Amino acid sequence: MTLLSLSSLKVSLGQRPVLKGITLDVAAGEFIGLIGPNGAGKSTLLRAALGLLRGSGDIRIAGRDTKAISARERAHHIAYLPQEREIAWPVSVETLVAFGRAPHRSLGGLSAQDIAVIEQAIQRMEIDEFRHRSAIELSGGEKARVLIARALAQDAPLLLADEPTVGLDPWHQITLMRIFADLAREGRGVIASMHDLGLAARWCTRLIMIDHGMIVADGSPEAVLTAERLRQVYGVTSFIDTIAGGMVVQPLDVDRKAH
Ligand SMILES: Nc1ncnc2c1ncn2[C@@H]1O[C@H](COP(=O)(O)OP(=O)(O)OP(=O)(O)O)[C@@H](O)[C@H]1O
Repeated sequence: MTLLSLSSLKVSLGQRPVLKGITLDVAAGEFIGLIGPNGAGKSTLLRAALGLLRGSGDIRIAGRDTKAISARERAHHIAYLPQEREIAWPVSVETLVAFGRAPHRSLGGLSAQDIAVIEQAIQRMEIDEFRHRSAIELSGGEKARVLIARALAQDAPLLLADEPTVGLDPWHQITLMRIFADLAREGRGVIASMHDLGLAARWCTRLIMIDHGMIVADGSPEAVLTAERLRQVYGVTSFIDTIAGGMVVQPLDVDRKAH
């Protein structure tokens, strides 16, 4: 099933063309790593797909034109983790995660289903031990995990996550990759913008590389992450190998001749 379909999507910010004709389909079961250099247009692509930015082209969510879908209904289809990790309200962690249920709630309190989904998100992100603390006093990585839990509590078929591993220690980075891989295996879709090519190579089922607002590669990690492409697009030399369980990719040095 196609969860999201972008066709010839173009977006300009200010006078600057940022997305220059993006076409892609996201199917249930995919864990897509959206990769590319700083300023390539990754956040813009995620925000445009959510309907937060205007542009030209076609955006379909579960086969329906986004213009015909209300914001509330869209939130039933797509959960979003923004790049900003700022938490403005001094509410408890548990309350903040419960905000993820907002699109599902009518007047009245949390349903048994709401409580079960919130609890699962809290357990999955391992934030149980600070669930009663104020969210604004947490460390950067703890805040990131709480905000991911809020997105998981939305319980949408598609999750768009903008640099979700930033600020997480190796344990929590890998745990998060496992959670996203599990969500995909459960039949959801995940698109995560990422700069850690090693994590992307190892855990994503598909990588989409963008550069200067265009898709320059789309396919399996093995197909996308070649040394030559990393040299051309990022201007780095890399170590690339395949071991049991997947690829190992480690950028080694800048290649000033390539950039
Ligand atoms: N409001 C804006 N007005 C003009 N240009 C903008 C605006 N917001 C972003 N841009 C530009 O759009 C381009 C793409 O930005 P975007 O945040 O989508 O990149 P990105 O791939 O997510 O980058 P990063 O990896 O650094 O987060 C950048 O060149 C950026 O400077």
